[in-house]
Amino acid sequence: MDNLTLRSTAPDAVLRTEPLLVASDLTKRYGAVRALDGASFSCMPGEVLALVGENGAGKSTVSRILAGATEATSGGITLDGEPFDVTSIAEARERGVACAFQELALVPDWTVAENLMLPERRGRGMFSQRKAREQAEELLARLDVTHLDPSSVVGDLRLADRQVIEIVRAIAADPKLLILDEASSALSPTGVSWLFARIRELTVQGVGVIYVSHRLGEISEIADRGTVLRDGASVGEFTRGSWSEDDLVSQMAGRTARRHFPDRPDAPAADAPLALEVRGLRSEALTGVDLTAHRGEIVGIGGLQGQGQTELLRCLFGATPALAEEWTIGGRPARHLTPTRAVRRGVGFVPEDRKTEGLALTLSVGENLLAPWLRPIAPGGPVQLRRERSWVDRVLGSLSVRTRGPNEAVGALSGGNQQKVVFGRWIDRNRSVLLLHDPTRGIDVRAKQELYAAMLELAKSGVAIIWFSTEVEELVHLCHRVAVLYRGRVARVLEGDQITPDAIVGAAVGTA
Ligand SMILES: Nc1ncnc2c1ncn2[C@@H]1O[C@H](COP(=O)(O)OP(=O)(O)OP(=O)(O)O)[C@@H](O)[C@H]1O
Repeated sequence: MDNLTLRSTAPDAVLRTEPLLVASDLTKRYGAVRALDGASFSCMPGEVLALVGENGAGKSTVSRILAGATEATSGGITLDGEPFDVTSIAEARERGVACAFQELALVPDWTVAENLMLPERRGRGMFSQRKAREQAEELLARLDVTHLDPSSVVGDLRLADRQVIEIVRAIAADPKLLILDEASSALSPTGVSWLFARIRELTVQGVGVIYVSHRLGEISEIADRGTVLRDGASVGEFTRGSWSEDDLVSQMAGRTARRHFPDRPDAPAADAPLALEVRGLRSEALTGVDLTAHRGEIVGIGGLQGQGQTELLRCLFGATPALAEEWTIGGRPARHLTPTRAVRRGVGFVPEDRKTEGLALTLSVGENLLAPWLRPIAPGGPVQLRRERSWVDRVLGSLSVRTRGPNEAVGALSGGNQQKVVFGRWIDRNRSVLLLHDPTRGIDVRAKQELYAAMLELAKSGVAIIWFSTEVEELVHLCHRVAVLYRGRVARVLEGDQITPDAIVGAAVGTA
């Protein structure tokens, strides 16, 4: 790479002469796909190096190579000056590299303790549940995770908590180099503060951190330096305080591009009919939610983590059982709601976790887009896919999904592009209500704007959008109303100019 620079820009306190990691001209091919095409970067001990780039730029491929999950096709890596060409995750850990993966590598049926002790378990004789529990308890306390029980089954945890476990597991390996691949994508601001405190503890001990994220605010706060990847190649570098968001976004896109929120959409007509109304909605986590959404209205769900946001969206889609005093969709009672019935009644849903709930990873992009619309029996996927080809192409185009085409397995797409597929299935599908759980999770800065535009377009066409975002700014800029949840009920409803970050946070902690 002509723009490879190995200058050290780490803070003085941790400045050493020798880089911890040097990656030179890495390439990775998957058949005809060039996932990496000349990626070069270095990381000093005690340094936080950000890797940024658009969806599909190659960031996760870099992470997977360094973590030993896959091998580079060509190129060189050294760790502490020694060649680093590991062939397994276990070997990478032995050499001092651990990764919290974007697509979590936890076993859902196992407890927190079992998952945390999993890497220790291999080839080391009998496994003691009691010991694992004790060790997990100790580890969680040491890393200041006070809200998780080691005996909880991981599959029952919220995505944010599963991400915390994935991070804890990587830190527990005591690495020299820690890779955090979109590890914060489901974390709330409190979760991110927790993560940054852990990163700072590690870097003062000389641990190098590679931080992959689309949240540029986080990068500005935590990264000492960064490398920009575009189409698998490193195309630029930046150092703390020396970059602007617009420059970075342009570098990632390879052309002038800006990050900005659209203007808040005009409020729907005063006589717009109710798309959804619920009174006294109760479930395990909800203690009596009242909520309405009119056709064309964008209603945000605010609140701190764990106040019932996830469950509310799931209940409204019939994915989690709930009871209500009154519940209508399009003015008609919503009885015995199941996801299939909800789809039939004009409701669409983007769930929290695309990997476990949203996608069939071995099926094609086209089949995944058409999943809610495929009939269980004949005519079958391929036939319908041919018939719906123009809709599929339109959706892929409007969201700029980076794919080789509708027949590619969705599992071969980068994380952000998979997320776009989950969203895309509801475009132009005659929905009356769309329920979106953090729809921009893992989506790059430019693609977020395409998604915002798609949401506004849907609202303009009369769809009521009810959604939750871990990024408060998104709710501030894109909602007509925000219902802030606190302890399983709506604590406050903010409208129009009342919707500010302070008002949302104030209501979220129960003070406003
Ligand atoms: N197993 C695979 N088979 C085929 N292509 C793949 C595979 N894994 C990744 N790719 C391709 O490699 C490219 C880089 O993907 P990668 O996941 O590294 O991107 P990324 O920068 O992490 O994106 P995101 O921000 O969306 O997570 C993409 O075009 C992707 O489709």
